[in-house]
Amino acid sequence: MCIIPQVMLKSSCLKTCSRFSSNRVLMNLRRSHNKVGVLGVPFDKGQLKGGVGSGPEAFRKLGLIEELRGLGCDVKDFGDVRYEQIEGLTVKNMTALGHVAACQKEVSDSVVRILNEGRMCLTIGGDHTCGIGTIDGHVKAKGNIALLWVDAHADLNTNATSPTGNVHGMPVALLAKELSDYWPYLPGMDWQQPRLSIRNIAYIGLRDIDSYERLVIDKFAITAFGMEDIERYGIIEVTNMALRRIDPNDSLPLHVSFDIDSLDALEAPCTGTPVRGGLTLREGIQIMEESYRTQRLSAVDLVEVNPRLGSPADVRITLEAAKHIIRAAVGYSRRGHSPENVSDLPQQTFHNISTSPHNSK
Ligand SMILES: NC(=[NH2+])NCCC[C@H](N)C(=O)O
Ligand SMILES: [Mn+2]
Ligand SMILES: [Mn+2]
Repeated sequence: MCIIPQVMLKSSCLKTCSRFSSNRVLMNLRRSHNKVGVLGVPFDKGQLKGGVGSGPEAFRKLGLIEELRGLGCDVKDFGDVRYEQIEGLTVKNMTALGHVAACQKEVSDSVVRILNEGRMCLTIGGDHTCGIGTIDGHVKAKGNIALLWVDAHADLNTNATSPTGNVHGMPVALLAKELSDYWPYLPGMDWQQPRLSIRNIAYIGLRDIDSYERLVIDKFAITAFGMEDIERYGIIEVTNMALRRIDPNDSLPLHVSFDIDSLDALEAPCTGTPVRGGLTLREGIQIMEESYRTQRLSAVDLVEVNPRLGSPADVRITLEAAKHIIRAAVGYSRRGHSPENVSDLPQQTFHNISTSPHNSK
């Protein structure tokens, strides 16, 4: 983004007080008026470490909802998903299927409800198993969608290829149409049909991929940008290449499923499967800013924050990092935003500052 031409353009349209130098510029972007529905998914059964289920609570305590309102969003809090485990569901090398099936069905139904109210759906995890429900709901509500999966991991295992049996490493394989033949019958999961085509899915941030996941990425030519691609092209170019690949006509609702472990473990230490050498917070924010810029960002997941891992300082760093990502997802600009209504400003101080129509969005 080049700032200079805008500054020049704006300075000529602003009337300034005498103290202000002639090129003093007030940022003039309008605050976002996004309608957002927030859904908590305190789900931790997709992996083995306790604590990731208290993610939603930690974000609420941090004041996330108030923060989003403060940014000008019309926020409706849909609370945390509840479910009752289905007893007796077992599939080989797939942990806690009775929890996954019951919870993700509720997640999917809630996402449909939120999107049908005309709100962007912000889902706070929970582990990345949540992506099964959020993306299923998104497709059910909107038809075909484009999916950016921002993650250190591909989460593309089936129960046959998974080295762990943990379902948080499987959601993309459950969602992709082309991979449906690689699954056995999954009891309790009849509500979930693989509806997403691989050509509408792209990864950003990969750096810890299991061997069978690599095989599938290559075999199906899945759009996958690893850290080396970000080093080579830069994050803005990578994000836009990904968006062009998954939605060449700029027409599909966009879903960004953001695993906090996509960020470097120094930027977001409190997560169950941290991997060094990852995205900076700035790069994470840029992915969201580019996604928001499409004007089609319709659902965002923020998952895998585990507030019970690490020191209190680590927890704070991780939650704050996630909060910056979320702010970008609802349209917060690091350039700042001018006040809602200039006529409400103290008259003597600001009486002759007018907003310019050139930079409102
Ligand atoms: N959402 C995550 N953090 N996934 C990590 C997955 C790790 C590993 N690939 C597995 O399948 O178990
Ligand atoms: Mn993940
Ligand atoms: Mn991950």
